[in-house]
Amino acid sequence: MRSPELYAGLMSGTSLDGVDAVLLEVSSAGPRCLAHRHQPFAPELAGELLALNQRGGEDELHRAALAANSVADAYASVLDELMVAAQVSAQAVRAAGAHGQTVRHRPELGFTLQLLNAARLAERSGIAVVSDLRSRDVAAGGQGAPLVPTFHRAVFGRTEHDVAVLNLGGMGNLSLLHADGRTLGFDTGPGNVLLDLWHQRHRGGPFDPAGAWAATGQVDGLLLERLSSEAFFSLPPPRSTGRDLFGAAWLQQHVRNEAPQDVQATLAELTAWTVANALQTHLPQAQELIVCGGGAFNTDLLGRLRRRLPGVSLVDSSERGLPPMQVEAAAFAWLAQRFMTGLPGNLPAVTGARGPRLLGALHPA
Ligand SMILES: Nc1ncnc2c1ncn2[C@@H]1O[C@H](COP(=O)(O)OP(=O)(O)OP(=O)(O)O)[C@@H](O)[C@H]1O
Ligand SMILES: CC(=O)N[C@H]1[C@@H]2OC[C@@H](O2)[C@@H](O)[C@@H]1O[C@H](C)C(=O)O
Repeated sequence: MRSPELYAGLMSGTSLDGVDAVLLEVSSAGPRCLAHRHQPFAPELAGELLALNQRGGEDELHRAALAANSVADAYASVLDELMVAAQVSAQAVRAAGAHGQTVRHRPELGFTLQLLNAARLAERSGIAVVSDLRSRDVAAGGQGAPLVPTFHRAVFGRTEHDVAVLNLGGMGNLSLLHADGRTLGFDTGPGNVLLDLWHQRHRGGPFDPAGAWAATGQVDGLLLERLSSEAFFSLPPPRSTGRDLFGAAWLQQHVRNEAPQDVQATLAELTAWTVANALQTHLPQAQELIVCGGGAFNTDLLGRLRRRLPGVSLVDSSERGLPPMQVEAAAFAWLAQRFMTGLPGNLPAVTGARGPRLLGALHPA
């Protein structure tokens, strides 16, 4: 048996809620999460990252460089807290897989951009940092996303039956884990991002807790029809998306003068429809859908999904060994392990890349 190794994973996703950090033990028995910490972004940094997600701001290069420093500092801070909580020294960790903050995702133009000054993070933490984990896949003609399906296979895959895994973050993505070993996956579209934006605009606060406000509204059939006619939803995989498409401008184009709570209900229904539609098209025989990401706490959204998928049991990822907010960060620790051991991180069947590739760039400790 290979001796166990420790890796850290650092993830800040499209919802801009902050950074999740996990400490992952990787051994021949598989990956095991030893500790988890979350730190929210300071509101000024979250605001600046959101602004940098939108085109047309002033002096973007300068601001992006400073934001990349601040992201590194935020990552270093939560990493410090994680190491103290786990009582582990920097020397004991072989590497940290650090995602950075996606501010542009344009694989069709040959780039995807995650802000993170990885050199600064390595310098501050004393831990080797594997970063920029998407660019090589894009360079090889792939989408650069989603990358988590191989990790989902490692922790949630079964040989007795097919399993689907749904990440409901800012965006949504599905992994299809066939019992015969085939792994597929793609982005479904907006997860929580539009719900968050609409809630922030009308109610304040970062998100709609448990979807309670959405539950007070009525789905507007005409609005749902307009939203669901978006071409992205009928694209065949490989496909990925981000705030580049599903942001405030997209929402504004579709909403007319519906009551705010009805818009919220309709946005929740849209997310449920995209997921149910994708699952019924690509894995109609699935009986189990494991849910992770912050959307796993949105009771209203899960109810809508259940109603659209009557034969499918929805299972919180914690019932399968990994709590919803730890899955993505654990995936990036696992991707760091793949890099450090010279193994490819992407799945060409998922991203559309020309072949398997070593993903990431190394900043030694
Ligand atoms: N208690 C809750 N009730 C409702 N929604 C919640 C709750 N907790 C978290 N969320 C939702 O989950 C989101 C954060 O999820 P998560 O951290 O998984 O997304 P992310 O990793 O930033 O995005 P992505 O997976 O697209 O990169 C919040 O923005 C919010 O919409
Ligand atoms: C470009 C980018 O940051 N994409 C994210 C985003 O958040 C969810 C979805 O869109 C997914 O494609 C991806 O993240 C996960 C971790 C992935 O690569 O699998």
